[in-house]
Amino acid sequence: MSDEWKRLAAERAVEDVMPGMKLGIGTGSTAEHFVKALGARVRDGLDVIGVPTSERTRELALSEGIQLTTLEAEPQLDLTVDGADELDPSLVLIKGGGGALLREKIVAAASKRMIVIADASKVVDVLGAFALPIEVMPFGLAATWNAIEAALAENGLSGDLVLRGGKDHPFVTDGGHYIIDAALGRIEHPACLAEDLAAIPGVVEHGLFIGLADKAYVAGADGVLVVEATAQDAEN
Ligand SMILES: O=C(CO)[C@H](O)[C@H](O)COP(=O)(O)O
Repeated sequence: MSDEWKRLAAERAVEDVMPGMKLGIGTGSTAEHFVKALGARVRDGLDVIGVPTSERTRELALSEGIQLTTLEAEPQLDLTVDGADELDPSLVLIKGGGGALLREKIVAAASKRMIVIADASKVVDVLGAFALPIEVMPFGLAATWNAIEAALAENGLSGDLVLRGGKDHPFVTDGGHYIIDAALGRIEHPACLAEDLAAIPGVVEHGLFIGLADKAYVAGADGVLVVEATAQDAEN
């Protein structure tokens, strides 16, 4: 059912795509439904150009016949559509379960609007049940690890840190970095945590997306619900 809901949310977002738009195209199983639905519209004559947020998405988009570009050629995009691992009612997100959080955040920040597509299981009151992905430089990993633990303690948080893929075969992102997944349980103050993590030199990026999403299409048993970020959310 979850995959069907992902498809419904993705198909709803495709309706927001207008001719001539420059699109940021997300990564993950929900975003893949979006790419397929967008590909169908492109083959029907819709003229858009997209920037993929991962090599995986690039390959799928090309196979769907979607014209692609880069942020170098098109540094400002009209709309990014992407999935999320968790979203709260003010549209703060945890992303990076698929390992693409750095490119996803760069692309979302370069877009006038971001729409999140998700099945209802992703909506939570308080973020943190999903382990927070933190993208780090391989250089100095142990020092960065300690600094992350200190930042978590500073924020009253604790929990297991796990190097994705394990120490022998760490998962490597498209940017050549590692990911530490931090199982924190409840992140009551994501903005404070985001600031402290971003201040650690070996942290390349973290999976808290704050003030980036404008709207979410959340599909579940009641159909597709629309969640809008309020002006106040956007300021926080
Ligand atoms: O952040 C992401 C990839 O880095 C994905 O958007 C997130 O993991 C959701 O994935 P899915 O749509 O497969 O549930």
